[in-house]
Amino acid sequence: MKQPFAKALYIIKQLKAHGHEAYFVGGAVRDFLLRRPIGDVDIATSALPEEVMRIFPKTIGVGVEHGTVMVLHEGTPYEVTTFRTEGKYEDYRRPESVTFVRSLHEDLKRRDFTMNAIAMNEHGQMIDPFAGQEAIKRKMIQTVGDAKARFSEDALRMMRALRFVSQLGFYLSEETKEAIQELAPLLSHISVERITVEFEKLLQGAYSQEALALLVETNLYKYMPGLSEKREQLEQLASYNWTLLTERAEYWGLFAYLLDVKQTLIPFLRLWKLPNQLIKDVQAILNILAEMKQNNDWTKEKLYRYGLTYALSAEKIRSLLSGEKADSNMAKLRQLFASLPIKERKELAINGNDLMKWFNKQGGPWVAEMLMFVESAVISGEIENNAEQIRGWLAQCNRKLEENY
Ligand SMILES: Nc1ccn([C@@H]2O[C@H](COP(=O)(O)OP(=O)(O)OP(=O)(O)O)[C@@H](O)[C@H]2O)c(=O)n1
Ligand SMILES: [Mg+2]
Repeated sequence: MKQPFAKALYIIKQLKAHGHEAYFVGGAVRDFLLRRPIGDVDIATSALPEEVMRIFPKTIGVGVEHGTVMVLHEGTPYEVTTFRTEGKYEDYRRPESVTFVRSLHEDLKRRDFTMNAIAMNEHGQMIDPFAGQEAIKRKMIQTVGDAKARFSEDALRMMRALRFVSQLGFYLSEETKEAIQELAPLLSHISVERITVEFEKLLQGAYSQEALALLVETNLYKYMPGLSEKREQLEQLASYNWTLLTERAEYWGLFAYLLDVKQTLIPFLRLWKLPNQLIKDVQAILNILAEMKQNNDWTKEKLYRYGLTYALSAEKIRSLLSGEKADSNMAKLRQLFASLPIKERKELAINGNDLMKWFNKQGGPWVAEMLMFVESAVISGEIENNAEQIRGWLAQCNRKLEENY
């Protein structure tokens, strides 16, 4: 058996040795069948959480109420979850309590999509009662059983469906799509945090253009943070090649830019409960984009002030918006940055203390102003980054100033 399953096989074998059933399940089996990189390996078992905790020496009861125990094996954590049905659903969210069941089939039946309801045993054989492998071959996202029932159980599954479209390049089955169109309003019962996680994965997928179009077509957008009035802008999103982007701040930057939320950028990003640092990064990138609308020539001074990281992100987005080649524009920017005599303030040969000493004056706003002045001269190449030369140059500037008075 291939990695990462080979390593996790020990857990299945231990559970079986103790008389329980155990299988690989979920996204790892799906991605294995798709020959995609495999993420976390999850295991489903007939053993109850207490039983799992008794068998393995290193466990954490992360979600015992939901039947999940984290088992640590050779440094890797595995989620081992007892076969369950999700019991009663309230509020269209995942349930507070679950009911444990003794059969794998019952467990697979409560899962969201047929491609996610395949189990693999310790010999690599597939247990696939809902024809998930066939769905994978046909690139179809199809709920297990009644679509409306699955989405009513957990409305986030509608976002997951579109996220899988984006990641896998699959299609929604007719029934699945119609159920989303009908039940989209249920998404308002789901916490923003969970929506944001799925939406970020959607933006980052290789087929995000298709998924973004579906967001509008299914009406899901109406129940997502700050989007209900943005239909027209959202329709534009699908026409850009998002796959050029790599950083979170770039995805959110392009998203906010195209949605035209400049005036209310911070409240908009806060609606999605994004971390403060990310919000700052997006703001910095959008400020550069706004400035480049007036003047899109890069100067050494501008590049130094913005910093290479933000400048590259903004340039990438600008190129993508204007249909220019991002790679060559970014390479030019990197070259320009390499030619800067100093890359940041701390590389300047002098600091505020030097200025106070030389001019025999106490600190104040003048220090920061003069440092900026010196920095600009160093960056433009007017003077060398050398303390004595800077001192001489400043004295000369001072004399000129005095002569002019
Ligand atoms: N709302 C949900 C979330 C998960 N699942 C089931 O739990 C499995 C594991 O969930 P999760 O790790 O969240 O998703 P994956 O499908 O594994 O996707 P990823 O590769 O992104 O982890 C899924 O495959 C699916 O069988 C579900 O039925 N309904
Ligand atoms: Mg997973």
